[in-house]
Amino acid sequence: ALFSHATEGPCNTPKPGVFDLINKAKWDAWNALGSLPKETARQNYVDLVSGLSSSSDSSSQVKPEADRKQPGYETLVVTSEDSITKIMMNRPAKKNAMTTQMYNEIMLALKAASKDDSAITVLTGNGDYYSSGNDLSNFTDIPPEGIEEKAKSSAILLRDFVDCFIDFPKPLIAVVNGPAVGISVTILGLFDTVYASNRATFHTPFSHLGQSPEGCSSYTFPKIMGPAKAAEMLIFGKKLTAAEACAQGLVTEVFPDSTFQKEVWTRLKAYSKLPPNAMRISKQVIRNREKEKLHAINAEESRVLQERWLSDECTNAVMNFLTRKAKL
Ligand SMILES: CCCCCC/C=C/C(=O)SCCNC(=O)CCNC(=O)[C@H](O)C(C)(C)COP(=O)(O)OP(=O)(O)OC[C@H]1O[C@@H](n2cnc3c(N)ncnc32)[C@H](O)[C@@H]1OP(=O)(O)O
Repeated sequence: ALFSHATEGPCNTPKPGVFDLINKAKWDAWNALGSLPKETARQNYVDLVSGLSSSSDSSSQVKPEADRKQPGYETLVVTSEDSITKIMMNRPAKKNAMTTQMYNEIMLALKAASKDDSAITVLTGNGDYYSSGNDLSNFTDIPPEGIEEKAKSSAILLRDFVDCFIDFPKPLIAVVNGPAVGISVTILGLFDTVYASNRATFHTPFSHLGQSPEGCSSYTFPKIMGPAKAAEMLIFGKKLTAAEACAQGLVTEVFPDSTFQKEVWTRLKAYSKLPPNAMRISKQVIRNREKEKLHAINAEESRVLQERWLSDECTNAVMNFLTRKAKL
């Protein structure tokens, strides 16, 4: 309005029709300036635009991530911005290996995100890895009741952890910034979208570790990629490149690592502006009929793993890693 008034003087064009909403709003604003002198309109316009540019230049308006970080997490950085809650695994020196504390904190963060006012939720990793999976030193923390008790409590933790992903009500997106191993791969079948850097790899070396599949992957992987390809991953531990994982349907889209963060977050910010209730309800329609089955599969996989953790095959594999004799 001020620009039109400064250049053309008081409003002098016919009023646009009632359905021409944008031009009508512009016309109303211009007309409201009445017979304001052109020079005053020019000065007001300059003042307004200068004010806009100085406020957008001021970096003090943008809170640094440290200030936006939600308190109470030691193994994660959790932030909420642009209707997106981002849960970032934050043990980069340990390749984001998942400790008992991290499993518990991810469950807490998911429960909070399911109730906050964000539209979508993202899980990602800090540093060069997405996650190297279960922290194998979890197995060294044996309680006085013995190893059976440890296997039992681990199976309960695993089951609760995977249940949180099965039940998560909003769109859940994995931003796989680098290699992913073990449980960080298997739960991807419970996400709605998986974006991967072309540096990411997908590795489920359960037989090498004397273990068996979890995260409902014994059901979701054959469904996603067919039984033959799923067996190569889950039984023989074949490591997939991001391109292979995308071709087999586990990954939604692969991006060059150099532009990964920029491209993915631009896309996610656009998605987060979609009507949140419609997205939640669409997810329910897509996922709900499978929920009961997934809970039963999770319970069964956890029960089988509880036994595996007590096997010599598993004990030897974990000892070999912890004594630096073996790596994947
Ligand atoms: C409640 C329990 C639920 C359990 C659910 C069942 C889950 C199953 C799985 O997730 S199976 C997968 C388990 N993961 C692994 O076997 C990976 C083991 N790690 C490796 O083989 C390698 O570290 C690597 C290939 C991931 C990376 O190799 P490299 O690039 O050479 O780095 P480093 O080995 O030097 O790693 C740096 C630092 O991190 C420690 N670390 C990495 N991953 C793990 C891990 N999974 N558990 C424990 N520690 C890990 C590594 O030891 C190094 O530590 P250091 O600097 O030496 O102190």
